[in-house]
Amino acid sequence: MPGQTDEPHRTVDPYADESERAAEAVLRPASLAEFNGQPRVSDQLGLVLAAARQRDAVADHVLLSGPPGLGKTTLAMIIAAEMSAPLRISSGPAIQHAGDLAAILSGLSEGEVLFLDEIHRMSRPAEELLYLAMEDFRVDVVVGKGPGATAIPIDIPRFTLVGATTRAGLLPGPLRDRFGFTAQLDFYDHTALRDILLRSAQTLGVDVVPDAAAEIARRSRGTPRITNRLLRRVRDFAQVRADGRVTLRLAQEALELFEVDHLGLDRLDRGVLEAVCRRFAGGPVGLSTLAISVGEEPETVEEVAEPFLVRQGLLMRTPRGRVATPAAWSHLGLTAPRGAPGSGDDLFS
Ligand SMILES: Nc1ncnc2c1ncn2[C@@H]1O[C@H](COP(=O)(O)OP(=O)(O)OP(=O)(O)O)[C@@H](O)[C@H]1O
Ligand SMILES: [Mg+2]
Repeated sequence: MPGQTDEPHRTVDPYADESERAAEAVLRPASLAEFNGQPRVSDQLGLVLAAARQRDAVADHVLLSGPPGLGKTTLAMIIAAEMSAPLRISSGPAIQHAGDLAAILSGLSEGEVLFLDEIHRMSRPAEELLYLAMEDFRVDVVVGKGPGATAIPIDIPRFTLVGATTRAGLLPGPLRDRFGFTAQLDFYDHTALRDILLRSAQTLGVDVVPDAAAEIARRSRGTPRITNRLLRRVRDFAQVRADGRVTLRLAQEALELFEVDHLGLDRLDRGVLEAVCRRFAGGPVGLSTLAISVGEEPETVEEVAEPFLVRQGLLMRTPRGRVATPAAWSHLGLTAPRGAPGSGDDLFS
């Protein structure tokens, strides 16, 4: 998966490595009231949890889905905090055997929140055990092997499962259906990211003027993780090259140094766009040709650079190849040649 390989870490990588996760922990909002953005999810989740609290019941199982860095782990922790419940954390890949999961489930206390990260990566037998546990608060422990094996049902405490996934589409229907509430996280707007940044700056004791906060937010690709990372880089710059105060000018200089442009594109993204426009006259150009011309693997271009370029409306994937949009030409400060895709006298006009 991009970002989880040995490749150099990009400043705009949506994934975090271990050391960054430690830095992130400090910046996690602890309650729904402090959780910025995602108003729909916040409202709905707040209601579900408040209702459970009023009934003195254990909250329904919650599925959190969405791209990396948008707040799934943060929300899982908030759910436990809002329910004043203990939190147990595990993940799909950590659960190899159904027995591993049975041990976790039977060790839970009443009302505990079990957070299963990357739930789409759980093994099939564990998944089946989970169905029963979610629905009937029961696990079947199989004793013996072969034809003589018997399943002994064991009651487990009522608990709230919070599952997180970046790939909701990979979850089997029966598992998805057993969640009482699904929160689909979307990319954040600039205003929410600015507020997140200002809150993080306060936590870290960094003085950021509002204009600078807005500028960093705009370059964060809709992702709070990237906002917080850019803030750390800008803070470094302010500390070493100035008096620590983050002004608009300083934020711009810092982000220029780290090669994050005003739309949040980095060198790789720009390299891809420039190749399509300059070398292939706006396209269409095939993925492998494009990859060779920017000196990257096709997978890197396809999985790391393209999703954001497509989402920004800068690049199109067509059956005949990659095509630059009018926005791409203008973002690069170039004029599309006559007849090129995006020049105004073709399919875009
Ligand atoms: N709504 C928010 N308000 C404030 N900070 C946020 C918000 N959402 C995320 N963050 C911050 O962004 C960082 C990443 O969030 P988090 O770890 O929850 O993402 P994730 O969705 O679990 O990512 P992954 O899929 O990689 O596990 C954390 O530092 C977190 O505090
Ligand atoms: Mg997470």
